[in-house]
Amino acid sequence: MTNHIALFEPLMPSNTGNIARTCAATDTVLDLIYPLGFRTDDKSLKRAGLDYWDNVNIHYHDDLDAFLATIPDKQFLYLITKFSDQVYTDPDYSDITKDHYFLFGKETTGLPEPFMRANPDKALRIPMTDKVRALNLSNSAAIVIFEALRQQNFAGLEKSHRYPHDKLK
Ligand SMILES: C[S@@+](CC[C@H](N)C(=O)[O-])C[C@H]1O[C@@H](n2cnc3c(N)ncnc32)[C@H](O)[C@@H]1O
Repeated sequence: MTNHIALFEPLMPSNTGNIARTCAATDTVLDLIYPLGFRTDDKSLKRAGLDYWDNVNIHYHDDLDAFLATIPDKQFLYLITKFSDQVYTDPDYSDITKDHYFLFGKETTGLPEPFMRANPDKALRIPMTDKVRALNLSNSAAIVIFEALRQQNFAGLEKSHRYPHDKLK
């Protein structure tokens, strides 16, 4: 089983760097769909991802169709968008024999409207008030991937760890 965070045409290096760090922490594959709004040697991207960029399994895709063609079973594709009436905690992500793909939109315009209209059943919203236009992209990715991981009983992750200078043990 692999979880994937897919970013459609991400613009801001700091968001992608933060998400890369989350991917490294959770053994999640990062799918980046071109065009990107930054170069992958961008300093702010590396800074946000700190030293973790090289520990992330990153797949690059020429466009949305090329990314979609890599998904073996579209049942496990989820479009993360505020426009849905379904909530991101509703689906069952617990089948750890399957790959789960969480697709996020670009910071300015989200996911392409025709693509969303063709796939309303796959769309999921993170509940929020109407005081903001949207959540930050990297926060959205962290919220959704940790719900999937929670349902998967954090498979493959350390629920505890011994540190040389432990502040609790
Ligand atoms: C800054 S938002 C883009 C907002 C954009 N105006 C739009 O039409 O979606 C970037 C991405 O974060 C995710 N996102 C932000 N807030 C969300 C929410 N409340 N529910 C689901 N996804 C959200 C979506 O994937 C979105 O495409």
